[in-house]
Amino acid sequence: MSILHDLAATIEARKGADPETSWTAKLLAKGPEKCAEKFGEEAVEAIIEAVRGDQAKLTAEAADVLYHFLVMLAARDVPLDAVLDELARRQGISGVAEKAARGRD
Ligand SMILES: N=c1c2ncn([C@@H]3O[C@H](COP(=O)(O)OP(=O)(O)OP(=O)(O)O)[C@@H](O)[C@H]3O)c2ncn1[C@@H]1O[C@H](COP(=O)(O)O)[C@@H](O)[C@H]1O
Repeated sequence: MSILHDLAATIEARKGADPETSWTAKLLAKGPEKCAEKFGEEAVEAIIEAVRGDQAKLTAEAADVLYHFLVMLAARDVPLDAVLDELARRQGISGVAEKAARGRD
């Protein structure tokens, strides 16, 4: 299992855990909208570091993004493997060709 799978399993196990002792449980207890909002905040923080060009800070923010991404998925019961399957389905399909097939520029 990858670290992402391990983390997704930990997050899943936190559903119903004590919000006093688990940040994940605390976040999940606030509902999927809050989880999505938190993901957005972390994404913006990563964007800021990407624009600044600080690699160490971008690395840390990217880890926050991935964690909060997995929490957001868990809050809506979307398995990580469903996302990975979608990526696998797209493998070998050029993004340029895919966009052209949708008729957009
Ligand atoms: N990867 C993470 C992880 N990344 C970030 N965070 C937490 O996410 C929180 C959000 O960061 P912020 O800077 O926004 O924190 P904040 O300023 O206190 O948040 P606000 O209340 O101000 O919105 C922090 O409290 C971080 O500790 C994480 N919390 C947990 N994990 C993983 O999840 C596992 C389970 O954690 P618990 O659910 O806490 O047991 C851990 O073992 C880790 O592997």
